[in-house]
Amino acid sequence: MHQLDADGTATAAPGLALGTTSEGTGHTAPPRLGAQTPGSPEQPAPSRASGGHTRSAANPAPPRLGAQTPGSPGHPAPSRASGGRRPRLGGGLPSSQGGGDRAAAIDGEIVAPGPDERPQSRTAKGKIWDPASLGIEHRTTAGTGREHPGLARSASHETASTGFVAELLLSGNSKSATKARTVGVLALQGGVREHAELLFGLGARVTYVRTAKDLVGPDGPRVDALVLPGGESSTIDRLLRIFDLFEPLRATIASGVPTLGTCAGLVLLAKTVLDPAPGQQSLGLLDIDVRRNAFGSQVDSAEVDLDTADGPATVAFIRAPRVDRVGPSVQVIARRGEATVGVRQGNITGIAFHPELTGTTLFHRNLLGIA
Ligand SMILES: NC(=O)CC[C@H](N)C(=O)O
Repeated sequence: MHQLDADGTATAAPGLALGTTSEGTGHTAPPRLGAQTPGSPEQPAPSRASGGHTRSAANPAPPRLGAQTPGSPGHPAPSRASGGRRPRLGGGLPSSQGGGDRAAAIDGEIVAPGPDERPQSRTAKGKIWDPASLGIEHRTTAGTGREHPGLARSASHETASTGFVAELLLSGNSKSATKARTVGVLALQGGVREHAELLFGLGARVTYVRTAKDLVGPDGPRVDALVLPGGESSTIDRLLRIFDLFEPLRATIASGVPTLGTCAGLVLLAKTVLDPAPGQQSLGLLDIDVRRNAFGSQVDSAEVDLDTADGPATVAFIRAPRVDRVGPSVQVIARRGEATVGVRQGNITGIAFHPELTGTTLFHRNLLGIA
């Protein structure tokens, strides 16, 4: 079981995973906040980053690993939030990635999954994989008759975030890593849990970053790597400043801590946001200009196969940004059609899409140095 320290730190017993929803576990809710041509000539296009294939009726998707059957023994029925109509696809980790031999604690309850099961909660609130935290809606792709994998109806587009100081340590699968790396997942708003679970499956330790104290200790950074998740970049930006985390986060990434930003995380990392929300700031660490929501609104969400510089990847685009300018030291690692959707500059990788929602581990493995 897990223990709560005096300062509210929750520490998992070895081999056990502590899970929370992105909304936190009984903690005080935060204030609600209101919410060019890619590949310039001087930027060599990556040899393997090309195109992007969206699911269509003519090209139906193959069966996905990790697909779950709702209501089957050991698998939870879909939450009411997902409409209860379909298996949730794409969120699962193959058991070879470590999903099968761990236990999970949700809201203080430990549940030991079976060999091919993902950790899960007996509580409605505590399901681990919760796309609702991203404001992701459940829908059917127009014309294809195929529902978007991993997309679930959400009543709220702004869930998540807690104002409490806490550290959640997930002790990774020791089989899959010789020395567990500690990855800080920025946990102010958005799809936090999905990254945590993927990283856990890869053998990483995961710490949720909500304050500067979570990020930096007296001896420097407390994390070996960072993930800035998707969500709503303007909201995350405001929360970063409200919680005095903006500058510490910027300094930590600037110091060279390997960082992966997905979707809103990419927007946060950008030097310039071409269409910011009123007052929106960014960390300015990636020499790129981004345009938010460049692929349309929520209803235009799509699962796409990309051939990236890091390898083939099936990913989800959800209100995704596009990179409209890359600086001279920025490598393009992924394109969707003509649009630049993945970049790398030194230790910083920014991707416009969500690999964590489709169980694609490529970019997280790269972050951990095990790709
Ligand atoms: N899925 C996402 O992270 C969406 C990002 C959102 N469009 C933003 O500007 O932050």
